[in-house]
Amino acid sequence: MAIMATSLLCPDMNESGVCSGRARQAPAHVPTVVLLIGMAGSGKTTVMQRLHAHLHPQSKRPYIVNLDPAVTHLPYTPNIDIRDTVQYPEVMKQYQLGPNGAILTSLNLFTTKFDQVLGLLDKRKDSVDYILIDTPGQIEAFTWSASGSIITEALAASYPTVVLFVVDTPRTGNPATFMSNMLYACSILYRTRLPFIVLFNKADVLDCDFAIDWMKDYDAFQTALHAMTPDGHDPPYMHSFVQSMSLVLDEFYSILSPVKFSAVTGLGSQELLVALEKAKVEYEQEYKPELERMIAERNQRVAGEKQQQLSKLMRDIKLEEEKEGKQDKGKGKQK
Ligand SMILES: Nc1nc2c(ncn2[C@@H]2O[C@H](COP(=O)(O)OP(=O)(O)OP(=O)(O)O)[C@@H](O)[C@H]2O)c(=O)[nH]1
Repeated sequence: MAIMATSLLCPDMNESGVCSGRARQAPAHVPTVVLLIGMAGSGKTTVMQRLHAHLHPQSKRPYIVNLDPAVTHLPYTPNIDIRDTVQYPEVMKQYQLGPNGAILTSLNLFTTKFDQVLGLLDKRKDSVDYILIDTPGQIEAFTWSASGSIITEALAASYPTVVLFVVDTPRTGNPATFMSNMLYACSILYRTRLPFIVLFNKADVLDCDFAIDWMKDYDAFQTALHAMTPDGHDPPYMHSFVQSMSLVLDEFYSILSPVKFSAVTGLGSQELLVALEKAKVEYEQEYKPELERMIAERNQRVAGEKQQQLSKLMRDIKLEEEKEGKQDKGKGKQK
């Protein structure tokens, strides 16, 4: 009976109950990539510092990548830093760009070398548990740029990847601001389709229970919204617009994991690690199979296109040969 029970875990078990082959090997160690995304000043860098400090005593090893070329001071030492490769002030000068354009161009330049970053991560993947990626404060430079997509997709194709969307809780107390923040989160989720955690940061300044309540209870949000904009004070289209938006977002909230956090006090650090583990499982069960299906579909399409091109080439060669044969016959008759 004991052997029967274990054989479920070990499909390669022999008659003497000895487990052989691939099932005996421990599952490969794979670090989780955490992409920290959030509005300027939401606390990404401080969250990174807190996570770093929280992981070390638990013997969980982080590996930090800084993708913000414009940051002047970091309270930690990143393992990979975009600033070592691209000089942001030089990019501004050389390409005559403003601050945002220079961030985008720096990111584009860095992306051309991202295969080297992947190479470094590959070398370190067995000895780290989390790969933490800090992104530029100008959120759109990462979330709406081609380089941001390339970096995200390259990471998500190799590692379980999670988006950690950092929200400045004290600045989201107004229902309209809250909804704008959530719409932004929704657009990032739509683009990346990755497991998504909403981190309500700065909970030491303002408790985020109200926001979690708005996410869980449609009526609570409507009441807050109504209290802020009593009927008759808004243009007529506004009420129905906000109503439809809240309905759309209501569906979206069900797939989000909110975490109450303070990068300053450390509140919610353990809850964040639990949420990250859950997101990793979600990646393995939902994102990865979908990714593999897409890759298989693309390979099939490419193979089909190659076959079509080959058939066309063979047809052309045959036609050419037939044409040459006819010309030879014609010449023979003339003689
Ligand atoms: N009270 C409080 N302040 C915080 C917390 N997290 C960050 N801050 C403060 O918020 C400010 C911005 O924090 P940063 O970590 O620089 O924010 P960021 O998102 O990296 O900023 P950018 O790089 O400009 O996008 C700093 O003054 C931090 O000290 C928090 O949990 N509580």
